[in-house]
Amino acid sequence: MAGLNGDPFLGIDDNIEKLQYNNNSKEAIDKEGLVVGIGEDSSNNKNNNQGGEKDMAGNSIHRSGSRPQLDLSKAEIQGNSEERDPTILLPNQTDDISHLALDIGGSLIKLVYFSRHEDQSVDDKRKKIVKERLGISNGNRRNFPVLGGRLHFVKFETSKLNECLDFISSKQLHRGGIDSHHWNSEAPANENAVIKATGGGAYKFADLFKERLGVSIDKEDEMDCLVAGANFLLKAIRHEAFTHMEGHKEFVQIDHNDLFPYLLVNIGSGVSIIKVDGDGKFQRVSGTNVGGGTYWGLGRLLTKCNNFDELLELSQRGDNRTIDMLVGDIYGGMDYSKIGLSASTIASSFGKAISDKKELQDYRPEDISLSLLRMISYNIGQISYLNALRFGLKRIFFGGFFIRGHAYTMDTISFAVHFWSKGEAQAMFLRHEGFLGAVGAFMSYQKHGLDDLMVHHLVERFPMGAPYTGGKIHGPPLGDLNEKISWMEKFVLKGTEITAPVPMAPPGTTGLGGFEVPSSRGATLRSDASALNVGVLHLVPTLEVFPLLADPKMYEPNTIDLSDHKELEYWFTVLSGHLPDLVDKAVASEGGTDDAKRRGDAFARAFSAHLARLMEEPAAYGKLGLANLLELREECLREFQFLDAYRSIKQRENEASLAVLPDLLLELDHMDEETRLLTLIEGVLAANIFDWGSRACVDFYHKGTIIEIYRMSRNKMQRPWRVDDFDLFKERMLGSEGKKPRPHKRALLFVDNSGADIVLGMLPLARELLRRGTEVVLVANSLPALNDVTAMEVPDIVAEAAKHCDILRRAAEAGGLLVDAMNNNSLDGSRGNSSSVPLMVVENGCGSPCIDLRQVSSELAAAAKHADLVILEGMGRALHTNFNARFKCEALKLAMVKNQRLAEKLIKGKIYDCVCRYEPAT
Ligand SMILES: CC(C)(COP(=O)(O)O)[C@@H](O)C(=O)NCCC(=O)O
Ligand SMILES: [Mn+2]
Repeated sequence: MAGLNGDPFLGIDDNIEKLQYNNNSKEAIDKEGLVVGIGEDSSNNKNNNQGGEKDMAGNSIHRSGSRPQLDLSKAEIQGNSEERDPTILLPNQTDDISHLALDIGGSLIKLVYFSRHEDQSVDDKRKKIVKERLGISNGNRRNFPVLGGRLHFVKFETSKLNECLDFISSKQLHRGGIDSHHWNSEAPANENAVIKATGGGAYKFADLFKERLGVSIDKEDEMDCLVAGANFLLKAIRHEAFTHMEGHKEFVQIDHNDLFPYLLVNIGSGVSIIKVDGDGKFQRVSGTNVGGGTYWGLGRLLTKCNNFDELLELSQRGDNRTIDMLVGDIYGGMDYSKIGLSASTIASSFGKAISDKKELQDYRPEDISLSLLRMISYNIGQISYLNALRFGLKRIFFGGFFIRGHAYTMDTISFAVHFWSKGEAQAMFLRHEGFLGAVGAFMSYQKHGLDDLMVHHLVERFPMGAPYTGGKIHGPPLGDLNEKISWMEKFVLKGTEITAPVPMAPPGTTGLGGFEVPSSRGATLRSDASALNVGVLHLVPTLEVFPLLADPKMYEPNTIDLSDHKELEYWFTVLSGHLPDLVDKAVASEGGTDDAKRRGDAFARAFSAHLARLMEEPAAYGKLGLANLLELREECLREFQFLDAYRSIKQRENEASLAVLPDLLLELDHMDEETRLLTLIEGVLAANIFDWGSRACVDFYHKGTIIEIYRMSRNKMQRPWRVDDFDLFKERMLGSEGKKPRPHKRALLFVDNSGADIVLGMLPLARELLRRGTEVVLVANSLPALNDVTAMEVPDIVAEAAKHCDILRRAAEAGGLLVDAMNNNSLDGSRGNSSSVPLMVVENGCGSPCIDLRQVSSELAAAAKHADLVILEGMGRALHTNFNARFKCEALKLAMVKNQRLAEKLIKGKIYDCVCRYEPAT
């Protein structure tokens, strides 16, 4: 069996027919998916997070509960099953226990509500042993009553209060706030139900709430809430604050220790100006009665517009010079240069209307709206600056729903602050601008632990429909898939006005003179446009910052920054190109049923809508990098309940690769140490070609078998690789001039793809480390992403591999991986040898092909504590993210570059070039 002619893999040709990748096998996969779909209990099929699935060996396996999904087990139809939309009872669904807080303003009602997940993580035997080994005790975790839940943000026009009440009632949001001081979600709604609310409407509509919903309103002070909300958002959300100058949006990293003092300007119907000195420490120093209500009220009278957004939309097409009196109008077209005023400066808002012999109907509503908007925005900017000056403050944060993410409004305010402060003060805006008060009211529920949450505990997601409310599109959909799909269908009917909703003022709208006319993008503006900038906040208190990052503050996961429009366009095209194929796979993975097709369609539309939206405004969801786009795609699949689109492909590739593993191990064992190390690294790089996320690779799979592709890939492994630090790594591992270096104590191996990648690449490398006395922790995804292997799948792969290898078996036993197999699979019939160093598996806390090391699982953070070597493998984890990351310990980054453009950009190379980057500890 040993390799001939130096080809260590010649012996594995026998398996070729088992491993065929061609159109027939694709069909087989599809068919297999269909059989799985019909054969499986629907609860298993749909609900991958619960226990009860069977692995390839028929063992019962448990899924990680890090981000639970819908639990359909024991679902039954309530009442008449013939009904068109019968109610389905989900007895095991513990999701969506809700708590609600409101800010009822003069124009808008803002809702913040919380839906809770029970902690469903399965404490199986393996996990327990790993925890023991890693020294994780549950006692270390802080007790968060708000555990694993989500914060949703919704708004209604105050004039549509009834819609808002319907919404609350339909989602039973009032049932959670039983007791204003405690979270008590178990108790049924009762007479004493209370919800927290702020704003004038909390007083005005209290009786209506009691009458319609049976709840009392617990009124919270408006200023307290605004400040508490702003402080929370500024501390807890990474990309909350941004500047907006001349059409350019830039996120500002706020240092938590350097947040105070600042000036908070909340522009609602009126304007409050607050000096904030700390948590709960503030003073309302000024305000103005000329605010959002003024714009809307005057605007409605003057233009006959029906709503605020329509008025704003009009301004997009306006030219205020027809109404405003400019310096040039007074000075015969000349500048008044002596005092620094250009001819185009507004001398008097609406001033031209005095002298013109025109009536209201002679002015275009567009021009009126723009003139009004500029008048009010400049005025607010100026008053804010004067107050900042009064207290020596440099930072002014503007909030309130007057702004609505409207580029031109922000530019105008920024211009005023910049102009009057001569660049000394900075206007900043908040992504959750309208929700400060509501968030603050929410924070006033005691003991929910929210104030203890840190940036790394929050993950923001942008599910379809999240912020939409009112009218026919009534949302946001919670966990109900059907509701989501029908929402999506309505969404599509609405067409492009929804898919690209936010107006973008092109650069130069205000300019230094501040008087250019905004260019019209009216067609893309819709009523609640700005709300799309806000997603759903997932609260995951178990996430931690990866402790081995050399400088977490400087760490930026993304290598590719998509604020470069060319780059964004390229990846937009690539990901759009992948869609049809991905939908096919996803639908097949769910049995190809009509339901799956409908979901597939909804997924494709939803993801395309996100892409279109981000093309329009790349910073809409916060700072955008390639990793965010790739994760968005996975999240979007999960939203439409495609929990593992590549399931059968992964299984097939695992089986095929496991079949040839014994031969590979045998051949490796016949090599000397140095050849073996090189062969192992080559093996990892070569096997990384099995990547279903790369167009080029997928095209390959139709042309050959796994082994042919693997062999081809191996043959390309001619050193030097494009990035080649192998000699350095070898020296660290084997020493030089006869000196044997000490082995690593513990290595974290971030594994990537299923099949050959893990089985023929990373596992043999892990085995080598184990053989040298290094503890090995395989770090795998918590949730599926493309064909990446998950932490839940790895133990079974290891168990299979261990059947043929003593080193792996003993280490896996020591690491608690062979819980089921422990008694049967021993090669020599003996029990596990506890003297072996352990092989362990931990989940990384994410479900993406990339990894953001600012937010990893607590398991991984614990495992990292004693690690002195990190190996990152694959394009997603080692190139798209973390290529530039620096670690406190040694790091090895291994990947094959399977994209031509990335190869050119990153390593000045070409597609299929390899990266082996070794970095000593910093
Ligand atoms: C999604 C991926 C990062 C996965 O690569 P991996 O981490 O598995 O090596 C990669 O396949 C990728 O960047 N694909 C998109 C580009 C393309 O089709 O070439
Ligand atoms: Mn991958």
